[in-house]
Amino acid sequence: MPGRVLVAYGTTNGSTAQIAEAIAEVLREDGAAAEALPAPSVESVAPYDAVVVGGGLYAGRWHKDARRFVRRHRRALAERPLWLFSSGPLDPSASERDIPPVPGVRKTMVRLDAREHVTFGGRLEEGAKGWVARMILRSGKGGDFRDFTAIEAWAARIAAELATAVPGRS
Ligand SMILES: Cc1cc2nc3c(=O)[nH]c(=O)nc-3n(C[C@H](O)[C@H](O)[C@H](O)COP(=O)(O)O)c2cc1C
Repeated sequence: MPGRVLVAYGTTNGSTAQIAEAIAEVLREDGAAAEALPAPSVESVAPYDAVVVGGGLYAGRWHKDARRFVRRHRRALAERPLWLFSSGPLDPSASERDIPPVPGVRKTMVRLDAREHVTFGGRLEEGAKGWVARMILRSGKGGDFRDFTAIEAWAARIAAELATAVPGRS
C-alpha cells in the first residue's frame, strides 16, 4: 500500500499553496498518494501516514491557518513523520542561505518533533490582499522569490525519507 501524505498549507495570496502543490507533485511522482490541501479544510490527519505543513510568513509569524492546524491536530502530528516549511522573504536570501524558522515555528518543531524545517522565498505581486501588501508593492519590494528547483529538491529528500519511514513503502 503506498503511503498517504498530506501537504497542508496556510496562505493569503496563494503562493504557499503553489509550493505545497509542487511538493505534493514530487511525492506523487515518487509513488506516494500525496495531496495538497488548505489547512482549514482538513478534518482529520488520521488517514495520512506522514504530513508536511507550510505557511506564508506574516509579521514574523506563520500564517494563522498553519498555526491553527498544528494546534488542532497536535496529537496526531506528533505520532507521524512531520516536515514544516515557511515561505516569506521577498529577496533572494532564502536561495542563498538557510533561514531559521521564526520563533513560533521553532517551538512547533520541538513540540511535535518535526524532522526538518525550511524557509523558501516568497511572492508578492499586484492584486495581493491588504493595505500593507499594497504599501510593500508601492515601495518596489514585490516579486516572486520562490525557488522551485530548491522546493522540488526538498520534496525529493522527503520522498527518500518516506521510503524508509512509512510502513508498506519501499
Ligand atoms: C503584510 C505582510 C507581512 C509580511 N511579513 C513577512 C515576514 O514577517 N517575514 C517574511 O519573510 N515575509 C513576510 N511577508 C512576505 C510573505 O510572506 C510572502 O509574500 C509570502 O509568499 C506570502 O504567502 P502567501 O501568498 O501564501 O500568502 C509579508 C507580506 C505581507 C503582505
